[in-house]
Order: sequence, then structure tokens, then C-alpha cells
Amino acid sequence: MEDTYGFIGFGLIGGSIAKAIKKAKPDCSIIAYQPDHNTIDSHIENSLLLAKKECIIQIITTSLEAFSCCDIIFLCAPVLSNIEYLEKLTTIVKPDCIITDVGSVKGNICNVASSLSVCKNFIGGHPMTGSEKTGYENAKEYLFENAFYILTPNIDTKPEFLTRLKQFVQSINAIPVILDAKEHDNIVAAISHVPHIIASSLVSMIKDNDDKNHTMLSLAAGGFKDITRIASSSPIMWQNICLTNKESIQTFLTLYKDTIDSFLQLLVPEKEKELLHFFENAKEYRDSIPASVNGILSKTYELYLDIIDESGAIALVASLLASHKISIKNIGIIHNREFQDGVLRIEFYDIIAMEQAIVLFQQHNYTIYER
Ligand SMILES: NC(=O)c1ccc[n+]([C@@H]2O[C@H](COP(=O)([O-])OP(=O)(O)OC[C@H]3O[C@@H](n4cnc5c(N)ncnc54)[C@H](O)[C@@H]3O)[C@@H](O)[C@H]2O)c1
Ligand SMILES: O=C(O)C(=O)C[C@]1(C(=O)O)C=C[C@@H](O)C=C1
Repeated sequence: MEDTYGFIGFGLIGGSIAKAIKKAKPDCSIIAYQPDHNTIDSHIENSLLLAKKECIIQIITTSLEAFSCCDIIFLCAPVLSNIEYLEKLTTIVKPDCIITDVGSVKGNICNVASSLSVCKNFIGGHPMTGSEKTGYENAKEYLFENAFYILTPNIDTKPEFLTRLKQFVQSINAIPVILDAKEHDNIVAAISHVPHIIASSLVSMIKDNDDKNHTMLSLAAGGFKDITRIASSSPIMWQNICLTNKESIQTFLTLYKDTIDSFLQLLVPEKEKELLHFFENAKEYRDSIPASVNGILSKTYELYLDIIDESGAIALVASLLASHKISIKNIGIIHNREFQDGVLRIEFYDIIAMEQAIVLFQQHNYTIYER
């Protein structure tokens, strides 16, 4: 039975795990590490103090020795820093402590772990949910609800520790998935790392070709915003990911480049049919991701509202939600054949926010569609 949890790195993911633990086990004790070199993140001290005030953290420490009483330690800093902390914790942790990380790349840290005396205590972890936002102030206790949470044990990992960590993952309402670290890195290169690089490249391409009045950027609508949302994520996190998953990223980025090259060949009059097939194939595969259950990415909590297609109408809906303290992840008008006249698509961070919004919209006589 775990009672004491330790956190090194206390931003979006660390903070969300801590909030989820506190919801499930209000009496547990949470210790968070404050790096003494404040240049890492000037906000970290305030974030930790806020978390303590909110009773999410019980102890803030600048000494790793304080982690000797922890039952589970979560490494929630950027990937390369997590590896450094794992090495430092080796001589500190108690024999039945589980050490896990949340980093987006698993190969490096699992390799390092297998060379350490804590190899039996370590299990790689990666919650397949997140946001482009950073920091404790954006942490959500419901972030892991219905999300896949990948675990990558080493051959030395004690089976009993894996069972305990799986139970922990279920206790925060996530779905544990056991994968080999290398397989994990290959999969996430394709479905997370390369998409991120594409989003950032697209933004750079627009930046490099826009005029001095930023006309392109100003006119950018739903499509550009949807596909580039993730380009607003933490640059340091993504630098660390690219540095530690180079090979798999190179493989899938090259495949993507080939796909773009093939597509360029279709932009001639005699390839009209193939052009249509290109979009039909992609649409069919994309539409096969179930909307109501979690796909390999995070669950989306979205609904659609009938509104008059004008900017004031969006502002009205947004301020109605804001006045009831309901946060939204994304909002925008969409036009497609499913919704003949265009509807407002609103995405929420969690099921609770979406349910509160549904009640509110019903009270204000909006027509709501859910998928
Ligand atoms: N953001 C996502 O969508 C997402 C999803 C799954 C996993 N992850 C992984 O989670 C980890 C954390 O990402 P996040 O989204 O919470 O980022 P974040 O920027 O919100 O939080 C990172 C925290 O780590 C701290 N930190 C940075 N360097 C440190 C160091 N050397 N020592 C101690 N603390 C340090 C920062 O102060 C910050 O509080 C990363 O490894 C990332 O790959 C992120
Ligand atoms: O921003 C989001 O919506 C994310 O879920 C981010 C996302 C992803 O690519 O799916 C990004 C990196 C993490 O390792 C996991 C999740």
C-alpha cells in the first residue's frame, strides 16, 4: 500500500499525476523536489508554493535524500534530466520503492536503468495524453481519465512492482499498456514525434513566407490552428525528445517526405482520380479512430453547437462558459457535409467540464450534438 509519493519535475504532467493521486487518496503524502538552480524555470518556486497551498504537495525539498521514504517516485522533468535524476537516486531509494518516469521516449532511460543497481525498481512510463500547455497551473486531475498509459518494464523489473504500478495507473483511471521500450519509441515517433515536427515546420514555413503585416497568420482559420496547436508546446521538452529518439524519428520523417513527394506527382491534370483517392484513403483511415473511446492519442471531449456563423456568436458562447469557470481546450466553427450549415465545435479538457457545459447550453436553449 503506497502512502508517500515523490516528484522530480512538477509541471503539467507531474502536477496532473499529483492532483489525480490526491483525488484518489486524500491522506497520502506528496514530496516535490525544488531544483536549487533557479535558472531551470523561474516559475517553479511559485508553482510548488501554490501546490502546497492547494494541499496537493505536503513537502517541498531541495534535497534528493528526502526521497528515501517514498513508495513511488515519478520523474517528470524533460527526458534527459529524468535520466540524470534516476542515476542520482540509485543510492537513496528504499528497497521496495518503485521509480518510474513519464518521459515521451523510453529507450534511453530504460537502457540506463538496466545498468544501475535500481534496475529491479525501475519501470518506464508514458501517459499518452497531454497538452500544448506547460506548468503546474495547467495541471488537471482528470488528465489521465481513459488515456492509455504505457509501461516499459526492464527484464530485471520485479514483477510485483509492475503489478503495483499497473494498479496505480488504474487508480488514476488510465489504461495500462505494457510495451517494449524500443517498440514504444518507434510507435510514438510515428504518431506523436513526427506529427509534432510537421506542425512546427508548417508554422515555420508560414513565418518564413508571410509578409511584414503577418497577413497569412492573421487569416489562418480552423484548419491551420487544428494542425498546429501542438507547435505551442514546450520547446525544451521537444528538443529532449528529438535528441533521444533520433533514429525512429528519421525513419518516419523520411517516410513522410516520400509521401509528400508522391503527392506532388499527383498535382497534374491526368492524376485527378488518384488525387481523389489520396484524400478518400486518408479520410477513411482517420474516420476509423473512434470518437467516443480513447484512440491511441488522448480522448477528446467535444461537442457541437448550432450557432449563427459570425464572430460575435463564438464570443457569446466563450464568455458564457468563462462566466461559469468552464475551461475550453479548443473552439472554432467547422463546415462540412455532416453539419450542413456549419456548427461550433468546442473541445474540453475533461468529461466534467463537458457535462457542465451541456447543462449550461441546455439552460440557454442551444441545440447540442455529441459524437
Ligand atoms: N506535455 C505533454 O503533453 C506530455 C505528455 C506525456 C509525457 N510528457 C513528458 O512529461 C515530461 C514533463 O513534461 P510536462 O509537459 O509536464 O512539461 P512542463 O514544462 O509542464 O514541466 C516540466 C517541469 O520540469 C521541471 N524541470 C525542468 N528541468 C528540470 C531539472 N533539471 N530538474 C528538476 N526539474 C526540472 C520544470 O521546472 C517544470 O516544472 C517530459 O519528459 C515529457 O516528455 C509530456
Ligand atoms: O497535446 C496533446 O494533445 C498531446 O496529447 C500531446 C502528446 C501527443 O503527441 O499525443 C505529446 C507528447 C506526449 O509524449 C504525449 C502526448
